[in-house]
Amino acid sequence: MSLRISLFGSNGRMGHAIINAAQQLGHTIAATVDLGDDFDAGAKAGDVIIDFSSHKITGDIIRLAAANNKPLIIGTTGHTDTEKKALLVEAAKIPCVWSGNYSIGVNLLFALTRRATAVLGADYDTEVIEMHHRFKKDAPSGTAARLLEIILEERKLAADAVRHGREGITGERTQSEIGMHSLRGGDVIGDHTVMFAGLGERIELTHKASDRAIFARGALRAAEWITGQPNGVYDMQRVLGLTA
Ligand SMILES: NC(=O)C1=CN([C@@H]2O[C@H](COP(=O)(O)OP(=O)(O)OC[C@H]3O[C@@H](n4cnc5c(N)ncnc54)[C@H](OP(=O)(O)O)[C@@H]3O)[C@@H](O)[C@H]2O)C=CC1
Ligand SMILES: O=C(O)C1=N[C@H](C(=O)O)C[C@H](O)C1
Repeated sequence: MSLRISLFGSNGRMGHAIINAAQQLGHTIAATVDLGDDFDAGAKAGDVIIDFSSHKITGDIIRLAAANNKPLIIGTTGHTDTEKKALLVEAAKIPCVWSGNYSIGVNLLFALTRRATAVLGADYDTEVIEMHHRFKKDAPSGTAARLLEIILEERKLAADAVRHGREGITGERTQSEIGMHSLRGGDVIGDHTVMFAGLGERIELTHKASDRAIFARGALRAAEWITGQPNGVYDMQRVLGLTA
């Protein structure tokens, strides 16, 4: 299948990766849209919209996709929980794939994290650690945010169980907290670890990205998959057939 793509965020690191991957896979970039460009004309140009730009314009892009009857692939991260909740309501009115990470490896990590959390439970202290390049604007990463959601769901904990870093006289660790640690530096493309520390053993699930092409190829696979799907917001695990 050959797609005509409207690409929001084309000048960025991911924008370049999508342009390269699209060329290799025989897709066409019908429009590139960045700061100062005509969003409406850009959204109209392609069969599908792919967004790797800024959390500030996700709402505008969803509205344009709806107005122009285009399916939408959202890769942008950095929304607050409240923002995302409202955006999901709007995105559900069109065919949309939304994932904080389009790599196959990380989507397997999501599944493994769910299983490990269910098996190990509260006896294993669970901490999420991520590292990204110095240019990344949001923390924790969208991938880490999804890992936390999965852990909270499995452990039946509320969002306030997440403990972002530690400092001072923190007291002993409680069983009901989930640690979250974001490292930034250099050109690291994206590392994520979920650590389960018990008494006498420790299990670490780690994914390390070494090429942004993994995200780009995944987003293009999602763009091929979404064509013809009913309205609704789907995740990458659904695209990959890991969930029904
Ligand atoms: N889901 C996934 O698998 C992945 C998600 N990401 C996410 O994708 C997003 C982009 O990452 P990355 O490419 O590294 O970022 P960059 O900063 O390199 O690129 C951002 C792009 O978005 C454009 N942009 C920024 N603000 C606006 C705006 N207000 N209106 C229009 N265009 C805008 C920039 O245009 P200009 O150059 O003109 O400023 C630039 O082209 C981030 O949220 C990141 O977390 C990244 C990797 C994988
Ligand atoms: O900004 C990035 O670079 C990345 N962002 C995504 C995230 O926030 O999880 C995915 C990937 O880790 C790279």
